[in-house]
Amino acid sequence: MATEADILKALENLYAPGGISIARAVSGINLAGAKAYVSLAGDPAKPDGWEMARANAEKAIKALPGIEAAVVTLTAERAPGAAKAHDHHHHGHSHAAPPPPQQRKGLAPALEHIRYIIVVASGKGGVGKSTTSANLALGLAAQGWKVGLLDADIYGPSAPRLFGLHDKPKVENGKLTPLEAYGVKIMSMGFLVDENVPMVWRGPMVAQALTQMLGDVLWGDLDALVVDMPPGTGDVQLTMAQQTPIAGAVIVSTPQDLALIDARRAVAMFQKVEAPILGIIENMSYFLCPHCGGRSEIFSHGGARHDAEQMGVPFLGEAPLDMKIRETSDSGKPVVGAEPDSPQAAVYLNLAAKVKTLLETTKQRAAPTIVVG
Ligand SMILES: Nc1ncnc2c1ncn2[C@@H]1O[C@H](COP(=O)(O)OP(=O)(O)OP(=O)(O)O)[C@@H](O)[C@H]1O
Repeated sequence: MATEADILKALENLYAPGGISIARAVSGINLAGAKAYVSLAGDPAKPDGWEMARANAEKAIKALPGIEAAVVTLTAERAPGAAKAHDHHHHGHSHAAPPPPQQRKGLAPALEHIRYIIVVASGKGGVGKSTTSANLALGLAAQGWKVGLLDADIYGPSAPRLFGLHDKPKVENGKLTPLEAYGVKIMSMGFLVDENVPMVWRGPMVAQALTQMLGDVLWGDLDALVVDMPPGTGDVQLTMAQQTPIAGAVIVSTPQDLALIDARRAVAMFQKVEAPILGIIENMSYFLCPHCGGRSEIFSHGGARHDAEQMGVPFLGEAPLDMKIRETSDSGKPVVGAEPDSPQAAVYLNLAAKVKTLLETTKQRAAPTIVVG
């Protein structure tokens, strides 16, 4: 069985742009039985050369005894020594063909025992999508559901921060065992790659890595898997939306106009892949004063509700801009888990109850591609 050292050795005599050994550019290795997940710190200014290095590394790792599959991804950090050495002028093709439309059947085994896959998306970053996903997952668990949370936000995985989890997932029969917090099973790209390396992965690779994440994780029986999607509505998100048998999508938006325009794009994206949209949550909707408990409408309030109505999408509710929500999220103890009796937790518990009811009452939507005769 190949070890981390074997992988490094296999990469030693392969060269990346700048003439450095690919082994020196490795920023993370995770061996899951016969599967190897390796990240390389590449120079984003030389995408073609690094794509070639990535593909070569993948081939070399796959050839190792005991390795059945290798996923090598690029992160955007400049590799050590890359600036000094001269370029080898590789002419690689970075235009990898888009991943084939994934058949649900192909993906199903790991996902078969999951009743509902809920994706949480936003049109842009920083709107509180991860905080909402985490508290929604905890809220569903609080109602007796078995819940998993997949942090697919590869650009900035937040599950390690949100749940204070920094262990590497264990491997069982070549599959990754999710970590756990407050009874929720959690898997994150952040558990597999070094947290300090910025992860600007390129489209096709991200899609591939996500497919593996969905397929190679031992979720077990779940009532719901909450997928914290990467922010935005580009190709990666579209691929993800296409590849995941979505029972329902939740769109998170802030009240500002700009975010709402982005939210429209997110709605349009799910409509394009015919995934049912459960509704929009307006985050940081109003300010809850930590001193007096008073409520202030900072932004013109109600934008998301109005826009949701216009788009013909349900409005699920709103969460306040609140100190406790931020502090608990940023200290690894999301409010629904840490302070389930607080009014802040109640907000998410209500949202989760709504999501649960919507899923249960729209059962036929759970498998949107299956045509019922
Ligand atoms: N309702 C809220 N009240 C106060 N702070 C919040 C709220 N929601 C999120 N935050 C804070 O805002 C920041 C961004 O939130 P979060 O990471 O959940 O957003 P995101 O949309 O997932 O961001 P990114 O796209 O960058 O991953 C965090 O510091 C979080 O604690």
